Amino acid sequence: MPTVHVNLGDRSYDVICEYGVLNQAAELISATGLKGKVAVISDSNVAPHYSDGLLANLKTAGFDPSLHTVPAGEASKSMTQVELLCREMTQAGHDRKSFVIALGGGVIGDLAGFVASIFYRGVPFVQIPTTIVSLVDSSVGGKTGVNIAEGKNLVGAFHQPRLVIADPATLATLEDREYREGFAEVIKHAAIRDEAMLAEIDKLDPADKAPPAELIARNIAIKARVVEEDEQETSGTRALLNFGHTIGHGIEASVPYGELLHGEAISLGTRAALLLSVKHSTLSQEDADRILALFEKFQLPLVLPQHISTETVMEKLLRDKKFSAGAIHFVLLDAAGSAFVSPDLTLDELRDTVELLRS
Ligand SMILES: NC(=O)c1ccc[n+]([C@@H]2O[C@H](COP(=O)([O-])OP(=O)(O)OC[C@H]3O[C@@H](n4cnc5c(N)ncnc54)[C@H](O)[C@@H]3O)[C@@H](O)[C@H]2O)c1
Ligand SMILES: O=C(O)C(=O)C[C@@H](O)[C@H](O)[C@H](O)COP(=O)(O)O
Ligand SMILES: [Zn+2]
Repeated sequence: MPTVHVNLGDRSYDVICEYGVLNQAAELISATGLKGKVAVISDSNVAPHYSDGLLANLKTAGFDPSLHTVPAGEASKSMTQVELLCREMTQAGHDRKSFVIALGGGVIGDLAGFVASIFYRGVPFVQIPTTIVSLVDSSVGGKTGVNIAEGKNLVGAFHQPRLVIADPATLATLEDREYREGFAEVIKHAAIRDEAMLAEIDKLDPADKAPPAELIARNIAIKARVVEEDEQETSGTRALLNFGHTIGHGIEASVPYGELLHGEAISLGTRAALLLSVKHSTLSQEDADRILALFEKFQLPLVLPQHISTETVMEKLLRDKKFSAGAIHFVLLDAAGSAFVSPDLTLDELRDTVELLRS
């Protein structure tokens, strides 16, 4: 089966990426050694499509599953939902021998992964991603967590999944906007590590929700290799996956969670990072334009909505985890396919760049 292996010593796991693989979920999970009681965490959009089939499959294979559904959307990535889920799971009889399955997009993966990291001081979990963002990005790498009013992902834990079952067939039921937003992360991976992949992304049809599994798997592998180099973002390599995210997260947290989808905010943040890369590094205007054209192809926003104030974005982005001891670490491109962390930008330069996003 087409597999991306994530090599992290005793926390290693496989990402199995193939059309239809969801139907073999129970068999694949059994093969990891997981058994018994399992809490399947999903959301109100995803569960109606996929939970019946998954639960039946799990029961047939001898698992004892319970389903826990939260309202769809970014607002559910909250401490309130963490507590509600932990209470529901306890009431359903789960304990430290249980495990968790995250069935959904990045919101569910981050939320359920965080619940798994703390429930009974930590239980294993399996990711079953159902959006582009979660297939290529959030299901891999073990960053789990929730948002608080002060900023994105500010409460969380590193907790690697035991297995990722990545079935691109699930994309068929996504709404158009939710399908397209995910390409912000697909483009990001190519922009930081694989220049040649930009041309392949350009060949995709944004209206056809059946991208080649092989391209998805190669995009996943970009993330896997970065995570292998720097699992907990300590050496700086993993920070490269944050390309477009410093200003992007600032923008996402400046409006009620969910008003802008993650990929939409990252599209705006990437335009800012490209402007800064041309000005402060060696990225050519031609390459910046080539990357921006991909965001346009997927109809992702590149102009900051007027009701979002620059000062609010600045206030939120100051909470970015890449800022330490007052120093700004900002991811730039020096060429298409090559990123680095710059320690040289000032807050005024970031503020001016947010302003440039207004037209
Ligand atoms: N942990 C990480 O490394 C990482 C990486 C990237 C993004 N993220 C996080 O992921 C989140 C965004 O994830 P997302 O873009 O997948 O959003 P999401 O999980 O909210 O999904 C988007 C929408 O699509 C619906 N949906 C999901 N799958 C569906 C399907 N197959 N059919 C029909 N509807 C479906 C959801 O209910 C939701 O309404 C953000 O919170 C972001 O911070 C985390
Ligand atoms: O996995 C990573 O590392 C990333 O940076 C991937 C990002 O796409 C993702 O949005 C992540 O959640 C951001 O992490 P954060 O630590 O900046 O909150
Ligand atoms: Zn992201």
